[in-house]
Amino acid sequence: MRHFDLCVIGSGSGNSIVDPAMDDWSVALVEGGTFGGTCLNVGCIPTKMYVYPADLASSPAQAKALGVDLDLVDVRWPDIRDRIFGRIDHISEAGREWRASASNVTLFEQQAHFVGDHELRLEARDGRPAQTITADRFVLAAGSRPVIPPIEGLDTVAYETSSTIMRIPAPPRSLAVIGGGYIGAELAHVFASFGTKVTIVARTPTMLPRSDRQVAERFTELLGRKVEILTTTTVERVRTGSSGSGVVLSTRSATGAELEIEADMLLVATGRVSNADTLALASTGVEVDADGRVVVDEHQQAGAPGFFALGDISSEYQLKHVANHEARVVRHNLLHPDAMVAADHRYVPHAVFSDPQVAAVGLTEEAAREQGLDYAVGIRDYGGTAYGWAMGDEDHFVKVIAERTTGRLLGAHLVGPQASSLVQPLIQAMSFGIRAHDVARGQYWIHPAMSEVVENALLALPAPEGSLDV
Ligand SMILES: Cc1cc2nc3c(=O)[nH]c(=O)nc-3n(C[C@H](O)[C@H](O)[C@H](O)COP(=O)(O)OP(=O)(O)OC[C@H]3O[C@@H](n4cnc5c(N)ncnc54)[C@H](O)[C@@H]3O)c2cc1C
Ligand SMILES: NC(=O)c1ccc[n+]([C@@H]2O[C@H](COP(=O)([O-])OP(=O)(O)OC[C@H]3O[C@@H](n4cnc5c(N)ncnc54)[C@H](O)[C@@H]3O)[C@@H](O)[C@H]2O)c1
Repeated sequence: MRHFDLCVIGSGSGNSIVDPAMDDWSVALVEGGTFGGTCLNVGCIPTKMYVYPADLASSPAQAKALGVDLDLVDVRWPDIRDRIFGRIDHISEAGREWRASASNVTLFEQQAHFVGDHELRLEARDGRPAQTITADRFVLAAGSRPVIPPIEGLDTVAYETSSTIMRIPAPPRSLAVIGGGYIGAELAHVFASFGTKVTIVARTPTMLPRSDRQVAERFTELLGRKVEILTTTTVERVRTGSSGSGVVLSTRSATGAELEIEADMLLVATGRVSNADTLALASTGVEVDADGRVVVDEHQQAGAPGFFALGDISSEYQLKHVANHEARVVRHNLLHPDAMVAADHRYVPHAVFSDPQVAAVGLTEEAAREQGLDYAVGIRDYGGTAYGWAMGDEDHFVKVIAERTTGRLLGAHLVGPQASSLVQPLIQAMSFGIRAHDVARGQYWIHPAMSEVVENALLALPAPEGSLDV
């Protein structure tokens, strides 16, 4: 049985654990799927590479209002798809070859599960024999997978998930989406912009239900201009269309109204679940919580000696920047067991790359209220700034929430163009403890840049007593 100093399971964020400082360690890297994991192959990167052309394809409607008449002549899906995967597949393969060529790293391209305390069984695959390896330390970085909800008939129809839909041969004429979360929001924008008739069925009163309510409501209204969105509606049954292809969704709204939705294609986007269950962790002493996630402490240690976990397998956030941060923490703690550092999950931001974009960090107004905080809100429209006038913007806003007495920023919520970038100074301010008034007044804001909407939202908060308006 081969023994290693370190075994990393999962080549997504787990791949970055392997460090030149470990050159004298023997390392096993185990990957049961495509090298590089979710973000690279089926997640953040290909979705955003679709979103950018989708933004371009949507631009004629915006341009028209400004006096510029553009025609969308064609969307060449095969060219878009092949540009994306021509790049990504090459990066995945090059990364795989580079990692496999390291003299101290053995890459096992096999599915794995534990059969003992520090014993990992690698399943036979494509001529690779089954074998068992042991290691002193394990990093569990096996990520998550799409949840397939127990909807009647779903197992009898053809459906796509985010793992498959980006490689289809051609966009469908119509697409039904179950789920009003991040994936539903982003891929609905992509397909609708490319000419597909999209219908989203969301069981919640708005899309993006974990967002600040004002943002979620505005987002639902705006995306609803190009996509049909059925909110507070559940899918009760699914069946194949009468012609033998496509799907029919039987839905019921909160008021009891029943509606059948027919579409050429179905996308299931109802969340992702940790892959911890695939690792049979019972024999290791690693604990798994009620949601199926590996339980970790502040050092990303997973309970049993020598075990660490990072990313979607253990994180409630399921975001790549969180997985990357945790990977850096785990790498440090493996190398410095006597001087471990804690992961910082205080101000985890997120962005949704849809139409419009949404970005946020910190508390929603609802959470601030529930926590009984004495807070103030500053909201400003993009349309109230010079750049907003240039864009003719009437729809989007920035909302900041601060503790009334101290000016400490509690949260920021943006819905509109470039929200994913505009939010960054607010993340920075919260992370470094800079008060709202100081962020606004303590630096120049370029005029007349779009970022002035952030400055204006901060200035809409009450100024702390004694502060100078300069
Ligand atoms: C469509 C989509 C879009 C997204 N967009 C964004 C975004 O814009 N921004 C953002 O921050 N996040 C985004 N995410 C989330 C982000 O992709 C994940 O949070 C991140 O990739 C998780 O990284 P990870 O290293 O934890 O897991 P992964 O990258 O999933 O790596 C886990 C690896 O482990 C392997 N594995 C699993 N089980 C086993 C086993 N038993 N044996 C061997 N190998 C195994 C898997 O094959 C996989 O390669 C998106 C996700 C999706 C699905
Ligand atoms: N831009 C980004 O950062 C980005 C983009 C895509 C995905 N992601 C990550 O991937 C994760 C998964 O994305 P997602 O959109 O699948 O999940 P999600 O959790 O964002 O949304 C899932 C939605 O499906 C709904 N749902 C759950 N079960 C349902 C059922 N049985 N019937 C109808 N609706 C149901 C939920 O109410 C929720 O609104 C996200 O949570 C996020 O962490 C991030």
